[in-house]
Amino acid sequence: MPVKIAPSILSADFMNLERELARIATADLVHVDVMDNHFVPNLTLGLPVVRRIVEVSPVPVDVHLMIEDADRWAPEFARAGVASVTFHAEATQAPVRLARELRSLGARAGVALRPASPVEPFFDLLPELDMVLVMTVEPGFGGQSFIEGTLPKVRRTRDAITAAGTDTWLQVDGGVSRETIARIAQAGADVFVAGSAVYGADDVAAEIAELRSRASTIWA
Ligand SMILES: O=C(CO)[C@H](O)[C@H](O)COP(=O)(O)O
Ligand SMILES: [Fe+2]
Repeated sequence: MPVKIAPSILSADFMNLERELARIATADLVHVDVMDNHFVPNLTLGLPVVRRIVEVSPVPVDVHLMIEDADRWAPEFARAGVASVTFHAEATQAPVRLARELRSLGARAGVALRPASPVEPFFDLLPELDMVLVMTVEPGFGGQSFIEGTLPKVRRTRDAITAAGTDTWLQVDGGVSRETIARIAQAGADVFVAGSAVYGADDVAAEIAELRSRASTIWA
């Protein structure tokens, strides 16, 4: 089954991260948003915290870098032992060189695109990528509403992955909820980041199961 649910700890209680990670043990990945207050107008956490998250997380760690100079910093996150490192296309000079470096360090390599950034330049490069992240809100904050106009880009990306025949995951991030997830799965996404929907729920495990079920119905 291709569907993966990746709760974002951006909406977790940062004072109790170990407990918050334990609450999402039934998820497929934990999504960690790294922001530098330059690439986006928000500041979250960095390498020392990510290293500890890798040590205590019950599920593989999926890092989403919203930082400038990804070429300098992304490999450090791979060295920290995360499962995947996703850098923004807008923040790298050399996406293929960076993706190859991340893979050589044992991480999956992902490229992320702001809502207004075109995905087409990456279609011929899919064999170099383990994941494409189509942002469905402007990066920087959790709890924003889903941008419907990003769905055609998700569909075009799925079609390109199918045509290329690669095992590239297609992640969406921003405004994923019970209300939106089926439409997003219909457009071809297979990895779903959800921050406020998961951590804002009374029963976190039930919410993860519900999101997975709604997306899986489409993929079945
Ligand atoms: O990268 C992000 C914001 O830039 C977060 O991963 C994303 O916003 C998750 O939050 P929510 O599910 O509440 O929209
Ligand atoms: Fe994210």
